[in-house]
Amino acid sequence: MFRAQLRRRPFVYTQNTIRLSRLSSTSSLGSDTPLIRLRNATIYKDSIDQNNASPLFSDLNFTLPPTGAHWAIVSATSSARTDLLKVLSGRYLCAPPTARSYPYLLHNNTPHHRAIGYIGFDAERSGLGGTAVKGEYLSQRYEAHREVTDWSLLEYLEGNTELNALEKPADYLDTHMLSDVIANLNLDSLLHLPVSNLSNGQTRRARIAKALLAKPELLLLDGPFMGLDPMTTVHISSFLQQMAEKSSPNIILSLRIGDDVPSWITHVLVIDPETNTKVRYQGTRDDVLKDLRQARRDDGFHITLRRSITLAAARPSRAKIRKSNLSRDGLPETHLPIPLGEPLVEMQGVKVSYGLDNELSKRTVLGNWSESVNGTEKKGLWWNVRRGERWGVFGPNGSGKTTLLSLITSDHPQTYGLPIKLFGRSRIPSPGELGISIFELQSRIGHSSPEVHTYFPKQLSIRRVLESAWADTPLSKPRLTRQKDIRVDSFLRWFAPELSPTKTSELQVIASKLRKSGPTSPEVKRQLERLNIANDDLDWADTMTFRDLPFSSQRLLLFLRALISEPDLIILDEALSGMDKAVREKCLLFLAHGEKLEYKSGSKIVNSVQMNNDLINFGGIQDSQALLTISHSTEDIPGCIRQWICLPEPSEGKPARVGELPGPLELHPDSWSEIWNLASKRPQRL
Ligand SMILES: Nc1ncnc2c1ncn2[C@@H]1O[C@H](COP(=O)(O)OP(=O)(O)OP(=O)(O)O)[C@@H](O)[C@H]1O
Repeated sequence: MFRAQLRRRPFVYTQNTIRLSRLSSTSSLGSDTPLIRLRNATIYKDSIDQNNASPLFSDLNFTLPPTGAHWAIVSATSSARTDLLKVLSGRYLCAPPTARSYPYLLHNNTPHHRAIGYIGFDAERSGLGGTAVKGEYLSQRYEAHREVTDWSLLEYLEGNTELNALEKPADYLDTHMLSDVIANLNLDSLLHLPVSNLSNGQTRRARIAKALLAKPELLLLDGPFMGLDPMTTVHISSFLQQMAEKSSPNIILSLRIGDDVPSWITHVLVIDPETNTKVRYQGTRDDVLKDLRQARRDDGFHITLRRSITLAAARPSRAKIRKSNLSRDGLPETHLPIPLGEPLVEMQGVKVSYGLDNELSKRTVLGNWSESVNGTEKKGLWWNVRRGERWGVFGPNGSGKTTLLSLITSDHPQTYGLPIKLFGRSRIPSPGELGISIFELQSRIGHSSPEVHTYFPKQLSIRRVLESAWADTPLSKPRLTRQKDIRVDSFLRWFAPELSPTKTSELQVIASKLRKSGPTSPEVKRQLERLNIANDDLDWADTMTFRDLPFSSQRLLLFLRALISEPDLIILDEALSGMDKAVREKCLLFLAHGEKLEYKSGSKIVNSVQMNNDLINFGGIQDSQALLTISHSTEDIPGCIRQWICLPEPSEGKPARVGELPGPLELHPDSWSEIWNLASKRPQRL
């Protein structure tokens, strides 16, 4: 929707490799010689000066044999997982240096560029949000025009990309393996496409293929299932299992707390959620489960961890372990009715195709079907979004979800020519009716997605990012009022523990006073009212920039930007992916209730200080608004989602399926199978 000018970036393959010459050696080598050995290792990020630098990890002990152990690393924060994988790949400074060694690799004299591959899937790691972003502006992704440097997927896999000067594929490209990997990762039909046109999930599959083709001894996959649809996740997991069981290559996965640990994973390492610098549990799956039982901890982290490590068949149903009738975002088991308003989006026979001028390259990616509309069979997608509706948009990777939303945000050039009405009007004028302008659309839609994240100007201050919700483009001057300033302050204050450098907020100070004086008191109320006038506790938001924030907080800020102006339509396209669990849950609670409710001690939902004192600036999503969400992960889906649409594979020729949820998805887990039509497909177990 906005066109930030960016320096052109080639599609980058982020594989970190280690240099064996720098690794220390061990004397005893045998068939069980470890691939990696860490003994009482302390790791520092960039300075080994033990007096000044605090270690990234301390007391690390880990041994990876050359065969037979398949590890998953689990943590509460994404940065801890990534850092630990990087430690295993030879990055960062180790004290003492001999505490980290790679005996097997040295013994076998593996060429250094193939020893250990690391591939990350969060935007933080790839720099591209896992999305192959093309060119200087967002809508360029959807254009048919192809430049000479828009490498095809096949060229990319073969390493035939001249911009990547250091890549020399010919010496190790194994053509047999190439066709094997292409078939197993279901990439055949995409080989001729420019990598920049691939969808999120397709890009992930391509990057796994690329990493395997480098034939590393060990492949470190950082969040490999993020953004993959349930069927592809199962397929890729079993493919990785085959590779891991042959130790060709050995594979270590990192997973978010709450992700199912695949059944073929034999060993689990859990990073301590409190310090993020130590290992809390490690060993075989059974050993870790035993340790967890002995620890008898009943906090959210431990409950979730036990569930994800327990094999799916032995897991108690969520309904059995649920203690509350409320969802994690504080919504009741059955949705309360919302009065529906006029349609905000009307699609009347939408069909998106590319390469129409060439029969060979012609490709329809959305609406390649006919469906019954009021009893008449009609072509393309017919779909309305009304005020008050909360839609979940689902479908396999590459089925056109992001394309669908880009038609609404008008980032897609074909928006102009297709039968689409946005807020009752077309994009182009017709006799007697003005078209809707891009600026009006901007002001009526709040949008957060990995693509918005990629193109967002990183130099803006934290405050300015939020204020830009009232501007025509992120870089133009926002239209502010006193009320809007107060709204920005209240958002910043609510999320100061996640955004500010001190990780605290003035509200916490006031809340702690409340504990002494009771739920309401004139003194507390006075202090809260003062916050509406003074904002000296928020100076950090003017000095820190978007760039200064870690990935999870950048995502958080863009999520808040999508809500802050209370637009008619909120679009959250994978907006919470890559956020740490606690931040994500706070966001979902905020979306549902604004400043009314908060988590106490990380899990219990209670009334907030503002609620008790009747001083709410933002009360969550309103009945007059509509919401569209895309996510493949049930944890990221807001409890308020009521309607769903599931797009088919473009080649299926079947229409999109739609349905309603009786209540929050978390409290109705069977609805997930219904959305994905899993009953009619093979059992979905990781
Ligand atoms: N310019 C283009 N030319 C040809 N095909 C394109 C172009 N842009 C996108 N596509 C194709 O359109 C299809 C839909 O992509 P889209 O990103 O909308 O999928 P998605 O459902 O959001 O997938 P994911 O879940 O992986 O994010 C993909 O197969 C993609 O390769």
